[in-house]
Amino acid sequence: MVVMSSYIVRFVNARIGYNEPIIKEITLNIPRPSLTTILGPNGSGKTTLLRAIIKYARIFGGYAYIDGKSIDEIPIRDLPKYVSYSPAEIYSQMSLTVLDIVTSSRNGEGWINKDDAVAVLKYLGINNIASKRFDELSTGQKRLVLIARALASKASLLLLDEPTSNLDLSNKYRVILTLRRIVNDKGITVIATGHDIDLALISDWVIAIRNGDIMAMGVPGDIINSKILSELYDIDVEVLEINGHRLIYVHNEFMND
Ligand SMILES: Nc1ncnc2c1ncn2[C@@H]1O[C@H](COP(=O)(O)OP(=O)(O)OP(=O)(O)O)[C@@H](O)[C@H]1O
Repeated sequence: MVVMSSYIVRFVNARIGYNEPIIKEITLNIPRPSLTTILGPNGSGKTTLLRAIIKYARIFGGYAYIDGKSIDEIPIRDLPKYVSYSPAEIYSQMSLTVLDIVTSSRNGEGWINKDDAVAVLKYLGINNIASKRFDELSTGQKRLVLIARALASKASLLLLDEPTSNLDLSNKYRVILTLRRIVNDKGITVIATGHDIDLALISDWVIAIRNGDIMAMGVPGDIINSKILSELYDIDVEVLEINGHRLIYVHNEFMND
């Protein structure tokens, strides 16, 4: 049964893991459309949470829904109709081009066709690298290609694992602003994991996860503060507000506090 909901993803008392549960009984809602960021220390369960949505991680108990439909009831072959997942890295051992990478993914009807792939590359302003070898691109270019691949699936939910990791400041902002733009333009939901407070600040919804448990969830203004970040990362973080912008400062013994 499909229950229409203003949430694209819901977990209710869900326990998630692989051979055994890693994520405790979590209950969370992800609004649609939204740019949602999942923050948390290494190993806290961010990737596992994304993998539960694509049925790669196992749900041991509780309930999980995409688009109001129980994930249990969605056969794996139908998942591309709902969701596109992009891992943190993809390693292409063959000489695949950017266009090959984008068309090597499935949408709800089959493989992504070349016209759709080219249209998305143009939309993201990277059509000039369509015939370049993927494995010869910079990390920043690779990240944009993975976003293009997800977007070309036409799914209304894109799961991006660590889309801003290992990027310089300018490339990181290019990715962050691209994600913000695609959510605004297309009315889709992007759920991104990572360690990027700047991405969280520009998001609509932030989920802070620690030791497989939800520590806090809400709009960035309620989550990106000294108390929550200090507890989340177990260090003395101060969030300063300057000209309406939040800046992160970590107290330490080598700087004059
Ligand atoms: N395929 C797997 N089988 C069993 N355990 C796994 C598997 N993948 C991850 N884990 C374990 O699940 C826990 C959570 O890992 P996960 O990758 O979800 O964390 P994360 O928050 O995404 O971490 P990071 O920020 O380092 O990427 C870790 O203890 C990890 O060792």
